[in-house]
Amino acid sequence: MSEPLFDRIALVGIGLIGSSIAINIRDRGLARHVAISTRSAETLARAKTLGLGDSFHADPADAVAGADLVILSVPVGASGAVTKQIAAALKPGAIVSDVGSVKASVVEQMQPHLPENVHFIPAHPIAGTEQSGPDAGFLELFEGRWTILTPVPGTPPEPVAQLTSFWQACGARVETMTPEHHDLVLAIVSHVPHLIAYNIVGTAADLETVTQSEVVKFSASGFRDFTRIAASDPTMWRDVFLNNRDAVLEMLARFSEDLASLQRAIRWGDGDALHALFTRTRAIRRSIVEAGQDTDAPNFGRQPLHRAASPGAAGGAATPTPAATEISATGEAPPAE
Ligand SMILES: NC(=O)C1=CN([C@@H]2O[C@H](COP(=O)(O)OP(=O)(O)OC[C@H]3O[C@@H](n4cnc5c(N)ncnc54)[C@H](O)[C@@H]3O)[C@@H](O)[C@H]2O)C=CC1
Ligand SMILES: O=C(O)C(=O)Cc1ccc(O)cc1
Repeated sequence: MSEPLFDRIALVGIGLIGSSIAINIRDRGLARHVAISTRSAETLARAKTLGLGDSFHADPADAVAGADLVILSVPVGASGAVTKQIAAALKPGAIVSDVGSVKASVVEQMQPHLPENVHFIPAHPIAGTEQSGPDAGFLELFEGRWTILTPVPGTPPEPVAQLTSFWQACGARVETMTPEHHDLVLAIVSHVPHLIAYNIVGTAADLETVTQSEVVKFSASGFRDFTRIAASDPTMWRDVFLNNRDAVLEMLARFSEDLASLQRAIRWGDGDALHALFTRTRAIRRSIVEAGQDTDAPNFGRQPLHRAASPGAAGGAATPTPAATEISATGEAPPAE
């Protein structure tokens, strides 16, 4: 086996994402030592039982001491408090990163606590499931998926290259952009869709004329897909919406306008308008499938620790596909309208 990329990696937070990273480090030999810390003693004990690391620490400062790479995998609303706890123990030259689904707020929360002599490179693997906790992790989670890095201005290229190699070794494709652009893109492709799922399942649950057992019994596959997403972790998603407020509100405003025009088309029997939109959206779905980014691919909704071969796994390929290029772009925020 080749030299590990890092000597010591500290993982703070060991739920779905932290445990999937731990399994990747262990199975692919990416570090000599993995130190784990998390808030609850029960989760820490479970991580130990699962063999996710080499040392386990109640105090995150003990886990990060001497680490070359520190990754926070906690709900985004906890990023600032956790960074405050670890800041004094960080090794000079260490790379400090995270996996939060929101980036600008995480930068705002973490940066003020960090010493000047570490490299702060926030990250977001666009890969997950509706499961949470240390038992939910699996090796293939990141395979063929994008990880977005949002290094703070002035970060030297070497640590960015090192973190890029780490994520590529986990099977991910890596792209860099600004935190603000990340938050806009993710608002439309992830955050608003989750909100729509939470909302539609809530609406169905509140109906008086259709019983809950009818909703369960007759749920068509479209509705069932929404219920999967609406089963996602409540704490994590509360934090996403509270910490990406502006971008989510901007996308929701556009969504509401477009929904109103669909409402109008249905009311006035404008079949051409409905057909034209549905034709455009079908083309988008087809380009996602062609790019190998479809949600029916092996990573999505897969049971933990399932190890079937993964078609299209990139194993470090960094060439953007046409559809992915469209959404990831250059890091420039689109012009305000
Ligand atoms: N679940 C998903 O599909 C994805 C999640 N993410 C991001 O990854 C991060 C972690 O999410 P998951 O692993 O899914 O969550 P999870 O709920 O499975 O795990 C969260 C972990 O953080 C710990 N934790 C919670 N509050 C804490 C605090 N105040 N201080 C210290 N530790 C604390 C928990 O004990 C647990 O170990 C979040 O920021 C989320 O936005 C990113 C990509 C996908
Ligand atoms: O389970 C799903 O459908 C997801 O969308 C997973 C997911 C959730 C949150 C992220 O920040 C990235 C990916």
